[in-house]
This record gives sequence, structure tokens and C-alpha cells, in this order.
Amino acid sequence: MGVEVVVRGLTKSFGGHPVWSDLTLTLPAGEISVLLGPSGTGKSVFLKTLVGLLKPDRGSVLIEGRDLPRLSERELYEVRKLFGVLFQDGALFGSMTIYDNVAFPLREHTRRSESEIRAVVTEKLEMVGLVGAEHKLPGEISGGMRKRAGLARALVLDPQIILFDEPDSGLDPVRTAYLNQLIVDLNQRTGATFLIVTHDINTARTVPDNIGLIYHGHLAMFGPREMLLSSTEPVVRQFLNAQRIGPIGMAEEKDAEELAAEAQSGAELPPLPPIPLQLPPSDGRPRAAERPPGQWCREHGVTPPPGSFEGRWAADPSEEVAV
Ligand SMILES: Nc1ncnc2c1ncn2[C@@H]1O[C@H](COP(=O)(O)OP(=O)(O)OP(=O)(O)O)[C@@H](O)[C@H]1O
Repeated sequence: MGVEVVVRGLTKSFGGHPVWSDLTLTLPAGEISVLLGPSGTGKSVFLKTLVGLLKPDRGSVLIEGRDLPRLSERELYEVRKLFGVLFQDGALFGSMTIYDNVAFPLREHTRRSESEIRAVVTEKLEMVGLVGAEHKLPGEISGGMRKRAGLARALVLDPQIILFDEPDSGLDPVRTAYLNQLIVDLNQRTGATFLIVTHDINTARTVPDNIGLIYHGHLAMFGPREMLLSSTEPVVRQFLNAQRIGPIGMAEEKDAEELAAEAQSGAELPPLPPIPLQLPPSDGRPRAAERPPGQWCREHGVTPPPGSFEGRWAADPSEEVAV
């Protein structure tokens, strides 16, 4: 089972320029969370800080009672084994075969024999659908396959927390759909805690249990998927619905004049689109953290946009249309 990651008051700057301040959120154990935000808002910096590759100026990252920024290098080395990271480009060694790339963490961090390593590598390659590509070099396979090879490598030490930095970057929509299904299936199979940084709105709307949005150096919102998808908070609404109208401008925050002109022109955000159902695991069994669709809305007295949950939602669950 995955572990909870508790982030409290995390602040990071480079050369006196703050990237973000006072980030506070909890990644629930075993759940999938997505982190969104305009380019350059420090999502990759956040992932690197979580795993201890960057040191925050202030704040804590608590995992199983240990505060990562306060650990010695040696303790950090141990805690890092809880993490698997899928970097943007898969971060494979170009001169090594896929097999050797996936075996690399086992050879570096464990004393397992080559036959034990073979069993683990084969299992992980099978999990990501790459059996048969073991002897290829990264340059000989497609971008989607490289992502899956990177994922197999992230899985070899059986991590409790898996961080994905833009797993869908550079993939076509069909490959993105396959990768999203793989992520949901792996979450169900491993029970690990997942955090995905993405710019893909469809991924953000259908894959996670929770969504967070970093904007203007702060965490604008973090919470259950239904909370953000039904939110009318301008930044959240603009971002999750990929709109130009709203506080986020081309390069940075719009200034008061631009916003006033927008208001005067009568430009309004279109109504919120329906909340889609969550992507289910492909074996038909529930997700580790599955909740009935619309439960959060009902519990919080929020009426979701019309047509949400494929039109099956009702304020009173006894009136809900059966699947
Ligand atoms: N090691 C570093 N030293 C100095 N500045 C850095 C360093 N790493 C990142 N930054 C700066 O921190 C800011 C946030 O970068 P980051 O890559 O985390 O953004 P991001 O939200 O992941 O962007 P994108 O969505 O475009 O991938 C940028 O201004 C970047 O230049």
C-alpha cells in the first residue's frame, strides 16, 4: 500500500526569486493526484523537492514521520527508495538496451543476483507491455515506448510513491489514452501513491482522485477531483476548462486594466462542462480509492454542471439512474 505524503508550508526560491511559497497539501496514500499550473510555475521544482533532489527554503515534506528536508544524506538515500520517478523524456541511458536500463536501479541499489534481476525486469516490462523490446536501444523505439520503459524502470524497486513529470508530453492522443489507462491500472495493481504533473486537461479531468493547481507562486486549490471540476473560482475554472477569459494571461497574470477591459467587453466564461466519470481500471475491479461518482458533490451540497457523470447524477442517491 502507498504512503501518505504531507507537505506543510513548503517554500522555494532560486537566487532570491521565489518559485512558490507556503505550499500545503496532503497526497492521500494510494490515491492518484494531478498537479496542474501554467508553464514555469515550478511543478517540476515541486517534484524534485518532494524527492529530496532540491532543498526547500522552508517547510516540511513528511513521509512516515520523517521530514525529508531535515534528513542527513544517508537517511535521505534510504527514504528515496520509497520513490519511483518517471522523468519527462524517460531519462534512459541511450547506449544501454531497454533491459539494462530497467535493470540499472536493481544493480545499483540491491545485491540481487542476475537471475533475480531478470525475474523483476521481466515482470515490470510485462506490466508496461514492453516484453519483446528488451534488446532494443532507446533510440530504436517510439516516444511512447520510451515512456513505458522509463515507467518500468521507475517500478523496479517497488516504490510506494510514484511521481510522473508530464508523462503525456510529446505523445499523440491515442498513446496518451493508452498511457492513462496504464497509469490507472498500475495504481490499482501496486496501490502506490501517484502524483502526476500534466498539461493535458483530459488527463486531469478523468485520471486522478485529487487535483491541485499552482498559480502565481501559490497553491490555488488542492482537493478531490469533483471539487475542482465543479469550482467557479476564476483561476481554477479558467485553467481546467482551457479558456482565455479569466485572470491568467499569455505570459503572466493579467493586470487590472486588462481584466476591466475584459469585463467591459462582456466576455464571460462559458458554463462549466459536465464532470466526466473517472477512468476505471481495465479489469473491471474498483480503484484503490474508488468513491461513487458524485459523492463529493452530494456531501458538500454542490450541484454539478448539467449532464455530469453521464447524466446519472441526482441530489438524492435513491433517484440516481442505475448504470
Ligand atoms: N536549478 C535551478 N536553478 C535556478 N532556477 C531554476 C532551477 N530549476 C528551475 N528553475 C526555475 O524555476 C522556475 C520553475 O521551473 P519548472 O521547470 O519547475 O516549471 P514548470 O511548472 O515545471 O514548467 P513547465 O510546465 O513549462 O514544465 C523556472 O523559472 C525555472 O527557470
